Amino acid sequence: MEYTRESLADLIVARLEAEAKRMAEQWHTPGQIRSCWIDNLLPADIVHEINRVFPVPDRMVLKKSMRENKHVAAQMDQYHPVLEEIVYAFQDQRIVDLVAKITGLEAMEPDSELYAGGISAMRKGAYLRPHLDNSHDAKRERYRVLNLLYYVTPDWSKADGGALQLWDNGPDGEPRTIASLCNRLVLMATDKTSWHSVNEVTKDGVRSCISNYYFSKVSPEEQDYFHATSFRQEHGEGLSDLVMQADNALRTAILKLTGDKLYKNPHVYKRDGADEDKAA
Ligand SMILES: O=C(O)CCC(=O)C(=O)O
Ligand SMILES: [Fe+2]
Repeated sequence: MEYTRESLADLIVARLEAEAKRMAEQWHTPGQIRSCWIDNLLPADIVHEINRVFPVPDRMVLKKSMRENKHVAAQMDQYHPVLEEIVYAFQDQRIVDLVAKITGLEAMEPDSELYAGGISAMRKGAYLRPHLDNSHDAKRERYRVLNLLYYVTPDWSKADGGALQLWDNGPDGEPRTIASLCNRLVLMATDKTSWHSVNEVTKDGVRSCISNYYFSKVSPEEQDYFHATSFRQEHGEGLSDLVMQADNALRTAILKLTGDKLYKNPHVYKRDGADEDKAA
């Protein structure tokens, strides 16, 4: 059976419509990083097919430092077509509209160039330290306001690690843990206080995720702001936390001064024959 982005979006729309009210309530829970999730997003046979064709991590790009250890890919024409279809299904205008209704976020636009989205794989030992996502798109015209994270590894449980952690009281506080259960879609706000991480994968398996990001010209906060992706150590522990804070400040300062002239994010979907500068 061939799945297209439209047919996948049809199914997702139906599920979101059925749970929109509950999700909106969950999203607006006071005192928390705004977030909500929905389980059993797609029929089981489809999510299993997505998992079956998911590339092994070695066919993806390894990002490894004290900040993170994970494999990512945005060049979606390198992989099984259903993966490109599911990534772009989440960019269907009907889904953007439903997500806007659930979250109240205004003027959202999906990230068709996959500036930061695509697919990710985390195997045993992989992690993502607490961070704030980069505040803007490459041209610094729009805020990054929302992450849509869809997990597709069967039989994954909280005990396997690789859970999304939301640090409602900042990286010095205690995190709220959302297990990356198979067929779960998490929506989370990205703004200047939405610290999040992925705890270490402890299972001998691969935690696979389909990621999308929405941008908006409208600031999700009262004021305007700008920051590069900023990392911290859990609970602000150790020398590495100080190193990360200095590194965050430096990268934010450089980005503010130079925009994307000095450093261009290589993690984008490059189209055939596209002029990279124009596409960026
Ligand atoms: O994989 C996840 O659950 C979170 C990924 C993340 O933080 C991000 O892509 O910004
Ligand atoms: Fe993130």
